[in-house]
Amino acid sequence: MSRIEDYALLGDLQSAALVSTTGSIDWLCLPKFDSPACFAALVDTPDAGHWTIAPAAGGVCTTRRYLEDTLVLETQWRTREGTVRVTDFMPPRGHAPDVVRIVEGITGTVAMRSQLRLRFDYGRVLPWVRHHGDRMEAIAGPDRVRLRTPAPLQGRDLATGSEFTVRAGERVPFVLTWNPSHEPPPKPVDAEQALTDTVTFWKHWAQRGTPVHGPYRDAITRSLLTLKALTYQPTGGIVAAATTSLPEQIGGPRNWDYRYCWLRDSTYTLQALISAGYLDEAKAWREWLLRAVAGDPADLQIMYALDGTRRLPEAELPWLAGYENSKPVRTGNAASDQLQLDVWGETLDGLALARNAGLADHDDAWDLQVALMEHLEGNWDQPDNGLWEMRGARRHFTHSKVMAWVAADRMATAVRTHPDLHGPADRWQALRDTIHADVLTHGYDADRNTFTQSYDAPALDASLLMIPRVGFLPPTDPRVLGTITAIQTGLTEDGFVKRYQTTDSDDGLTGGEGMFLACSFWLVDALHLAGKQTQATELFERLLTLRNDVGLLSEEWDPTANRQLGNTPQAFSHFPLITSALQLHAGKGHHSHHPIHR
Ligand SMILES: OC[C@H]1O[C@H](O[C@H]2O[C@H](CO)[C@@H](O)[C@H](O)[C@H]2O)[C@H](O)[C@@H](O)[C@@H]1O
Repeated sequence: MSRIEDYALLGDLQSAALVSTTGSIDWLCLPKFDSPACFAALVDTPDAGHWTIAPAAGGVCTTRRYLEDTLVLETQWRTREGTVRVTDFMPPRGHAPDVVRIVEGITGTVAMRSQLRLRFDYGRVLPWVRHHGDRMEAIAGPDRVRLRTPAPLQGRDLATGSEFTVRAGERVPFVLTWNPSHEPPPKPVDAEQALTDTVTFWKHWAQRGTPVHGPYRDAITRSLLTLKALTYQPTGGIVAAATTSLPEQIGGPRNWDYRYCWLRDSTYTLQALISAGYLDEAKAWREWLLRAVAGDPADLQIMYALDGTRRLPEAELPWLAGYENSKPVRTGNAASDQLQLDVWGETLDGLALARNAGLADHDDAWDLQVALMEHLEGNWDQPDNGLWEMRGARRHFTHSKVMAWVAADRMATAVRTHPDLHGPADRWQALRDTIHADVLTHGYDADRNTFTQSYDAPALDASLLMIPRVGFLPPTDPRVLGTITAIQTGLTEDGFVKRYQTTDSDDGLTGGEGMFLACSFWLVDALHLAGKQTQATELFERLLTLRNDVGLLSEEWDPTANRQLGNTPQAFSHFPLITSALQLHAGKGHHSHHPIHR
């Protein structure tokens, strides 16, 4: 079974595929990120659907890389017969989604094998398959998939196989295309033209941002490309990750569906994209937000589907064994119904950042901000589920209150500094001061000199590392420094940071979890802001080593088994990589509502 870090990402800005180091596409949902998977081997066995192209002898590739600043993946095997390369990509979506794989002989003559096993609806539906010459067609229910290739195709063992040889200089294309089964099949793309267009698309996109220099250039660029690939172009929504149910502990039950748009994850993604000069994406996200949250601000959800759909019922898929037997595999996400008060603060912080980056507020955007703030004024003092979406009893999470302070602060400041933005600035400023005092009274433990996870309780929480970044207290305030030390002592393993101790925080779940990579980057930022550059740089550079061979990070890290855990690639890991790197490179920290100036 492949490890999580064995996967590389392909994407067409509407969905994504994961390709292993053995040349197998083990995850693909069509036509959208959150559609049922037609390859679900990732969370089961190959019987749940996959598409492998590799030397007939099989095995792990010798080398693998993305072609420069693109999402075009080159996987190469050196065999006893010669060297062969498979180039995989999904052309940015035209009429229909395609996966293109081009097999290229580099030296010698290599025997190759393709095995395509399509199983619609997350491995459950075996399609009708027909072969006609150079084409295979699979149909079931709403789905039709066609495969075209000059290589010979045969049906065998409820799959489509192809055995062929490739000589040095030869190129053998395979094009897989999905379309709704009730519509006529689309015109197939030309593999070579699609390759040229896809390379051009991604290179142009990478060049569009503010040029990145310095030692972290490649890491930043790869993370930016990954965030872009997690963006659903038709609406501007950004998914948290490309997968569902990759476990936070191998064999454990903490397996969640991340193929939705969290307001929190998206506003952080925005910080990274804006700081890197991608204002169009920020604009598109703001329009997505306005549409998604339109209506009564009391009904604001913490996450939505790609098109803004609100109901995301959580369900288990009992026919799937789970990644390395980590059950259950879930779709939907019950956290969508939770109260997470931090989201108001993150959203208003993100919109303040967009304003400070030069995206003027139009009337609808400002009206939304006022409505959100007014709702928060009446609700900030309620217990909630917190940013970690805890499934235990609601509590007064310190981070949620800090983010309520952020909301009031950004809104009062906006009215005071922009003559065309109107609102009760004095009232919001007074609320800001009330919340500040409340947090210092109930969320700070003077005996231990640390902020705590929730009011008047001892547990620690890594979200408190955000306190200096949002400007709640100066980065060298003794209470901030004390919190950093407490977290380094009580919440780290091998220097990496946990969100919280599952043993002392009632999160309503069984089992444990790994080191949360975003929190580890937040420690980098807190150290850097506090003037501890050497420690910050050392930790950041260790975090870079956790990326896989093609620069990707999942959500968490297991420091004992030295392997990635959780959904992948995870925006929540890639955006803090970018913001930490930009701050280290700039040699100064920044507040979350201002772009990082370089
Ligand atoms: O820890 C239990 C919760 O885990 C998931 O939430 C995490 O992922 C979200 C998306 O990246 C992120 O916004 C949140 O802060 C994380 O805690 C899961 O989505 C929840 O359903 C689950 O309760």
